Amino acid sequence: MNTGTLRATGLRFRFTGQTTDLFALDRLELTAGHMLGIRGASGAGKTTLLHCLAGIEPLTTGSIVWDDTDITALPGAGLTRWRQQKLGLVFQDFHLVEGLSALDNVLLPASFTGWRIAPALRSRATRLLSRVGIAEPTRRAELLSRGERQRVAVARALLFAPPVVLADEPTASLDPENREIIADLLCGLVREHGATLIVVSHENALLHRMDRVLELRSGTLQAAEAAHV
Ligand SMILES: Nc1ncnc2c1ncn2[C@@H]1O[C@H](COP(=O)(O)OP(=O)(O)OP(=O)(O)O)[C@@H](O)[C@H]1O
Repeated sequence: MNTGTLRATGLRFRFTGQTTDLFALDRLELTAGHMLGIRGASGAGKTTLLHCLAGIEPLTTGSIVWDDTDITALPGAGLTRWRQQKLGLVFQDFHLVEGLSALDNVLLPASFTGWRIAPALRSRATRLLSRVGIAEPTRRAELLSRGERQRVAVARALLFAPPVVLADEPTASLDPENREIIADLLCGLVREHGATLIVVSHENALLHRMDRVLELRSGTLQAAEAAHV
C-alpha cells in the first residue's frame, strides 16, 4: 500500500504575540505518491506551513493527518519517532553540521536513531552523494559551497527513502545545471519510491514538474495561475 496520504483540516497558524493569523486553511489534501508545489511571495508563510506539516512548528489550531497518524496529537517522543520513520526534510538553510563530512551529514538521521550504521546504509549514502554530484564525500560541511551543501541536504532527506518528502527551496542555491540535476533526483527518487513530495519553490522549472501547484497568498492556498507554473 502506498503511504504518504495527507489530510489536513482547519489549519490556522499565528505566531505568539501577533494579532493576525499567518494562514488559515480549511483543507489541504494530497494523495500518496503525488507531488505538490507551493509558491508565494517572500514572507507569505510557506516555510512555516512546511514546518507545520513536518510537525516542527505547532499549529495554533487544526489537525494534520499523514496516513492514519494525526501528528498534531502526538506527544514529543512520538512525533520525533514519526519524523525519523516517515519524513525526509530539506531545510531552506540545510541544517548541515559543521565538522562532519558530507557523508556523515547524510548519515546523521541514522545516528539519531542510535542504530549502528550498516555497511549497506553507508553505501546508499555514498551513492546518493554521487547522484547529487558530490565527488568528495569526506569533505567537511564547512568547506562545501552553498550549492554543494544544498545537494548534501537533499541526499540526506532521501537516505531512508521516506514516504513523505518536504523540501524548502531545494534548488535555490544552484546553477541551472545543478538545479536540473537536483530536480531530476528529487522527483525521480520520489517517483521510484512512490513517496509524496511537497516542495516550496519560486522556480518555475521545478514547479512545472509537480502534479499540482498552489499559491499561498493572504493566508490562504489558491490554485496558482497558469502563467506562473
Ligand atoms: N517567530 C516569529 N514571530 C513573528 N513573526 C515571524 C516569526 N518567524 C517568522 N515570522 C514572520 O512570518 C512570516 C512568514 O515567514 P516564512 O519564513 O514562513 O515565509 P516564507 O513565505 O517562507 O518566506 P521566504 O520565501 O522569504 O522564505 C514572515 O513575515 C516572517 O517575518
